[in-house]
Amino acid sequence: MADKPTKGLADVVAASTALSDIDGKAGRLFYRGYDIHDLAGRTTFEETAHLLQHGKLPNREQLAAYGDELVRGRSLGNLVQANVAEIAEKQEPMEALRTLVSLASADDPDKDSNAADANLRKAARLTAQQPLLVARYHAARTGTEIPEPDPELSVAANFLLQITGRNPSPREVEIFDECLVLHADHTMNASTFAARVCAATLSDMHSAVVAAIGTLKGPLHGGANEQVMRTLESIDPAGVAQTVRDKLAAHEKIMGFGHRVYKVEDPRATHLRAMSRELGEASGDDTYYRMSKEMEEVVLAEKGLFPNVDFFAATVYHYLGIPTDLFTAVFSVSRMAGWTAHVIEQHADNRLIRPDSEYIGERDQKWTQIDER
Ligand SMILES: CC(=O)SCCNC(=O)CCNC(=O)[C@H](O)C(C)(C)COP(=O)(O)OP(=O)(O)OC[C@H]1O[C@@H](n2cnc3c(N)ncnc32)[C@H](O)[C@@H]1OP(=O)(O)O
Ligand SMILES: O=C([O-])CC(=O)C(=O)O
Repeated sequence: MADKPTKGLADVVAASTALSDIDGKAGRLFYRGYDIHDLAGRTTFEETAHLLQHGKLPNREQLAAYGDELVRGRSLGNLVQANVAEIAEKQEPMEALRTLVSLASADDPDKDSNAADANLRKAARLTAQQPLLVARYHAARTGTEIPEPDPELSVAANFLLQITGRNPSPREVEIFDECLVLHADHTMNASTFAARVCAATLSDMHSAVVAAIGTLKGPLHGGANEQVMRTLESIDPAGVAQTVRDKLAAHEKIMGFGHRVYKVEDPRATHLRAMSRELGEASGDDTYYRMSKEMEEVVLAEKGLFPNVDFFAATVYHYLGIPTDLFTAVFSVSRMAGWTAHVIEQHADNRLIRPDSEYIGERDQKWTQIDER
């Protein structure tokens, strides 16, 4: 007979990884041994994706080669182009991305191979395509043309340009780039676990990423950043504390708070809080930042919970001019670097992931004819 399960697999070690590490009690996060506080604001998203996928921070030559690979990867296949308009009409952003990445696999020259070199090429292509898919989807639903990706611009700069239709300021690009770095990987989070379960059947990288996108979408995971903004938009700025208390009294969850692993401040929230404040002040209306600060104080006092990565990311994206319903899609643009690196790692040392379950149903049932049931 199987043991009792740990609900939600809390504290269960499900895989070995050299990609990221968290100390939840100390509030520390490392990508391949580098402290997130050392990477954030100093390392670009491109360098971070290289670190995760190739195992080391790139030197100038390696970064140039990887950058070229990303630039070459910034194109969408025929199936995506032919279907994006109808998809944009009928599907919400995360549903659409799930579909579009699946369609993109059809045009990937390496789709049938899980070999290490093919996986590295697919990882770069998926990382290059994801921001383009979001922008193409957004353009299709708004009936606008997106500016062609500029090979001279970074992933962050191109994305902001394509989504907002205006040239972002250098500081906005720095801030958004840092957001991408902060969201790139996070040990055995739900979407990464989903990707690894899929990859462990020796399925392909695109299938694993589609599983991950569907998993990130939920409001208990990546979907929380959109819900944070919706909460802020629905609250009277003068009634923040009371609204939070009422929600807690009604046993409602406050989106953007709590974390399975961090029991102290999420180290990424420290950076995102500062960015939200800076952008709020620069915008001339920092109401949402101030409301967020008040929510943070009340939730900590009432429940002892800290904001997670999704909480201040919401207002940062808002101040950068990103539409609220694209927030989780933005998360996927960054986490693509981590998901693909985890698939590479899983395929490199694979065993089928197949845990056990505890049976809690009826036993010794007697079968009867259909007319007798
Ligand atoms: C990128 C990311 O995925 S970060 C997480 C994004 N998700 C969110 O922000 C959604 C809100 N947060 C949550 O739902 C949870 O904190 C999770 C899903 C992140 C972690 O969940 P778990 O580790 O399973 O904790 P669980 O949901 O069991 O909560 C434990 C207790 O804290 C409470 N709690 C946890 N988070 C919250 C919250 N945001 N608001 C109010 N209460 C909360 C629970 O109600 C529960 O209380 P109880 O013991 O009195 O029943
Ligand atoms: O790790 C988790 O459970 C959730 C997650 O993806 C993150 O915090 O970035």
